[in-house]
Amino acid sequence: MPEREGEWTTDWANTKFEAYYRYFQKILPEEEWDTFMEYMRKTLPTTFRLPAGKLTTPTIVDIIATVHIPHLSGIEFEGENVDPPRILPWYPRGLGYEFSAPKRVLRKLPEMKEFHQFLVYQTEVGNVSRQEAVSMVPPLLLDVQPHHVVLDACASPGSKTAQLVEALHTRIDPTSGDASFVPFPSGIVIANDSEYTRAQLLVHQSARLPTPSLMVTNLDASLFPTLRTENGEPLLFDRILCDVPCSGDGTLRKNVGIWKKWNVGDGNGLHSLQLRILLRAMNMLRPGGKIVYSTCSMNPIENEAVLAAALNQHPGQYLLAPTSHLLPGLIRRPGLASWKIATGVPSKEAEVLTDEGDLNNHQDFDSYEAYCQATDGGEMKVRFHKSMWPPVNVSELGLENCLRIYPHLQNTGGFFVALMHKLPGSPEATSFPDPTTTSVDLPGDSVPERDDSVLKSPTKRAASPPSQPPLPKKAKMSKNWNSKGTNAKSGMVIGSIGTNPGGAVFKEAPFTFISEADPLLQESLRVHFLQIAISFLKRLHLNSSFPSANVFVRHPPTDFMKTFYFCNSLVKSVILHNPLERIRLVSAGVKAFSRQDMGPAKSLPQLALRFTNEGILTVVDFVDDGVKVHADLETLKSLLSMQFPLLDQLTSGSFAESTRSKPTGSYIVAVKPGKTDDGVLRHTLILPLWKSSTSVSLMVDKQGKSAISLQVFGKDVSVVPKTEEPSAKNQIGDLEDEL
Ligand SMILES: C[S@@+](CC[C@H](N)C(=O)[O-])C[C@H]1O[C@@H](n2cnc3c(N)ncnc32)[C@H](O)[C@@H]1O
Repeated sequence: MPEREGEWTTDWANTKFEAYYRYFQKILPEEEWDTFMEYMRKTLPTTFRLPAGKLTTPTIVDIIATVHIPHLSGIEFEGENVDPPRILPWYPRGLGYEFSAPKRVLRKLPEMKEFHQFLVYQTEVGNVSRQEAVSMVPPLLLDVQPHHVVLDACASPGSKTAQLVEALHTRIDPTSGDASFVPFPSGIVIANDSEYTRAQLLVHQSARLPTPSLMVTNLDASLFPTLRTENGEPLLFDRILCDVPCSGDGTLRKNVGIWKKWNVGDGNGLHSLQLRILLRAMNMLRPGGKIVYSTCSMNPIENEAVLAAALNQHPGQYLLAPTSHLLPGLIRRPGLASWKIATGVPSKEAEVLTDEGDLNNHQDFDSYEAYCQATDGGEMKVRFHKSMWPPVNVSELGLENCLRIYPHLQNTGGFFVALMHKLPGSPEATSFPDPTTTSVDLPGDSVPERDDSVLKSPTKRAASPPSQPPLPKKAKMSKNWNSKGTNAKSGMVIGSIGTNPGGAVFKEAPFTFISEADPLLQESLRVHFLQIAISFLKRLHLNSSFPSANVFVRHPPTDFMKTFYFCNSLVKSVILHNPLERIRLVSAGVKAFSRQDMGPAKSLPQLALRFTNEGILTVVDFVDDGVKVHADLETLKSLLSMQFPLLDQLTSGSFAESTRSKPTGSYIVAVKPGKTDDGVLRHTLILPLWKSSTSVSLMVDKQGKSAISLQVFGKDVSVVPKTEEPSAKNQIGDLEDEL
């Protein structure tokens, strides 16, 4: 693959691509084509965004505006001006940025290095998210609010999931428009991906967005089961994002390898799956709800054709919402009102086709019926769907409301986005079959082109039960559990090991709630360990409003319990009312508490729980005042720069005095905004602290400490344990690679 940076090479060309989009589909006015292609071959700027509701955001905005932008302004590299980061004009609240300094500048300019180090650490702790500009658009159009039930149907690697989760944690004041942080939203985001390893990636990413409202599932979105809650009620979604798998030619500026591989068949082959994912989403949406359908492809067969077919499946129930008033400043083009199908059938004049680039010699069938007639009995017939052709009512569907974003419009990647509203009064999801128990037919027609197990003919699917994706052999399971789902130590059978309808074994550790009301407490072993867990929780001094029944462990309670998770009530309800092997739940909630060993022996009385940095904002409002201590900026600096400072070393302010008399255990330290000679803190910091008899320690990892240091003191004052140093360096290397 050619280096992304530098002169364009002949590898960054594809005659089929140009012929298809320029002459066959005519996606752009002819006079724009050369500029479009010029941008397709340019290096993509780096873009990043900040979460609207997060407490750190005003601080980060301020530091970028007052430190980094002035620092990076007016500098030259090899005789050329280097542009400082600039605000994306269309991103709400000015929280999106782009900068386009090439890699070699980044490596050599010290000012750039500093800025990157700042970004790397803030990214690591979730204060900043690097994401392609156009990829930020779909979640913004969904307008997620804290009480919404949200499905991200094809979620991995999770950049849009992060936006959805952030929106769930953000309240916008309707009068002032101010954004504030919601620590414990009542809504949920279900992030789903059909590939097991990619679902695991979502779990990994979720550490950056700790939330009690997230569930990660590993399902084929086109067969997503109807989820149940209390009393067997189906869970209806308020918002669904279908960022479907696609041919990806909108990402050619980044994924230059696609130049060589691109061909017409890619988009045609994905159309059927894309349509089935969208249709399933439409059936799970609450009337009045919204779906965003998006792809990073410019191909109308993957975009307008999918939407047209889906809308015609539900006449009068959905509309493509006008979006021109949304995200002002974002330059976009309307959806296409017509498109053609490259069937690969040669015209009479051409007789044979030698190159897909020669699309003018394809016979142009203006309907599926005409195509079938001409190819009657031929092999080709099975490769295309009626749903690929523009329907007769194409002009009535509002396709002009779709957004087409092309690279040359504002120096981005290419993207397609459509916002669908389900009209109030439309039938509810309960009126539609659950695809995991009933076969669901596609509109029309015949067998799709790709040899893919999820793409089966309607008749075939009716005959065989729908299947979910297989798991890799090494699916995660606690080592105490054997393949029959029985705990080798306790002999208990757990519920979340099972076989899905397609035959793939789903092996995930179960979710066991630490609740005195749990009927499973009848089992004596559980009683013992659950009671220990409950007594651990009591020692944390959580007040009576804390929903302790929502704390769970990822295995039956034993003396090996290490991590305690916490979720909101809706997540809990979904976990309790759906067989886990059916919903293929990989992860849920936030790691709220961790075990802290207080003595050398593994004896239970020596164990305690501590607050985790990930979960602290979720639980802080439920904690008694006795567990909270206050520190000033000097003390914060000492806590960051020493690993286990003795209380006697922390002489600034009243921190040591107020902490000394407290028993050994887990505390929460609040650092109020303030200013010293070398630091300024613009917002209150809430951090977990462990206190032993004579010393204290911030329970924050190296990345977290570095991120706080750079925010408050402008430099990294944190201790660097030898083993961790390379990891921070590697991350800077990773960022350089991305640029
Ligand atoms: C375009 S990517 C999604 C990108 C993601 N939304 C983001 O912004 O980071 C499409 C994803 O869909 C997943 N996928 C493919 N087929 C699927 C299916 N039938 N059901 C659910 N996910 C699927 C792929 O594994 C891939 O991760």
